[in-house]
Order: sequence, then C-alpha cells, then structure tokens
Amino acid sequence: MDAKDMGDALEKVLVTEEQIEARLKELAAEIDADYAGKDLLLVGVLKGAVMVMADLARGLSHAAEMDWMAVSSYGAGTTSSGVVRILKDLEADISGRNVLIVEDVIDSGLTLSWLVGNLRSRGPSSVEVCTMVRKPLAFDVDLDVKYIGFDLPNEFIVGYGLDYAEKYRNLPFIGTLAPQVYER
Ligand SMILES: O=P(O)(O)OC[C@H]1O[C@H](OP(=O)(O)OP(=O)(O)O)[C@H](O)[C@@H]1O
Ligand code: HPA
Repeated sequence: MDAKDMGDALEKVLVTEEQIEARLKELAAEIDADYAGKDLLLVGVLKGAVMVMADLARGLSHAAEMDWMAVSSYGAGTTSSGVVRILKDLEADISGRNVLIVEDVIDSGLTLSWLVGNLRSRGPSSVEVCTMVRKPLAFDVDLDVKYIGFDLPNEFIVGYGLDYAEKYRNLPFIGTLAPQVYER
C-alpha cells in the first residue's frame, strides 16, 4: 500500500520511506557498537513493531535473537487506557540477558513504562528501549529511551506498523489521516 492507494484518506506524510531507512541504518550502527561482544535479545511488541523489528534486525551485524510480546493497552479508539494486559508472553527466559525492547511508537509512555518494569522484574542484565517514534506526552513519564527514530508532535499517526482501526500498518511511510476518516 502507498499514498496513491489511499484516496482522500491521507492528510500528510510526516516521515518518508527514505528517512525511515536512513535513520534505521544509523540506529543499527549504534546498537551494533553498544552490544559488540555481548548477547542481545530484541523484544518486539506486537503488532505495531513488526516493520521496525524486521528492518532494524536486518540492518544489524550482530547475531541478535528475536522474541515477541503482545500487550493490550488501547481499546478500539485512539487513546491509551493505561491498563496493560499481556496477550502473548515471551518464549525466552530473559534472566541474565541484554534485552532491547523494539517499539513503533511511545505516545503516553504508559505501555512502555509498564513493560520495562515487567521485564526488569525477570532479572535481565539490562533492559533498553528502541522506538521508531516518540511523542511529547512521553516526557511526563519517567522512561529512559536509548534509541529514538523520530520525535514527532502530538498527532495521531499511521503507517510503518502503526494502525487506525487495524488499517494502514502496511504503508511504507508515517503520516496523518484526513479528519473525515475518523467520522466514517
Ligand atoms: O505510549 P502509549 O500511549 O502506551 O502507546 C504506545 C503503544 O500503543 C501501540 O500499541 P497498540 O496497543 O495500539 O497495539 P498494536 O501495536 O497492536 O497496534 C504501540 O504499538 C505501543 O505499544
Ligand atoms: O499515533 C498513534 N497511531 C497509532 N497507534 C498508536 N498508539 C499510540 N499512539 C498511536
């Protein structure tokens, strides 16, 4: 799916496919350097992180492992409920491991702060966070995010894994939707 397939649903592109690709290369180089000689387990948060996980992992020289969690913090709408439930847990035992959580977006920060606390309680050597997008509300939460793709304003975004009502995850760029989409 691309902009031409969206009809009047696309409002604007905020981050292009080329910008995402270039930034992921930089982040992969940083991660390779930081974890050189160490074990690394990438933990993707389903479903939104699928795209960033796939592209980031392929950009690494490190023989990192991958595992997945699914948590639910959003209902059908566009605001976080703050209540987090584990829908799918990790298969890996992370005690003594270096864990890097891979996310598509940190918005209110509620999902990540809960997830970091949950994973820390399992005795890993380290827990860090990599996100494609961070939004300003996350500054209000005490969260240390080591790898950030883009800081974007407080607007609802779709594409590159991010959905509205489960759609638009398969856009190669990140953008906003025209207001009429929310009224349909
Ligand atoms: O910082 P927060 O306000 O907590 O929001 C961020 C979370 O919301 C999105 O997931 P969502 O629950 O929409 O699930 P999805 O990845 O399956 O779309 C996103 O992937 C993050 O996990
Ligand atoms: O802006 C967003 N878009 C899609 N999903 C999200 N989950 C939190 N914030 C967002």
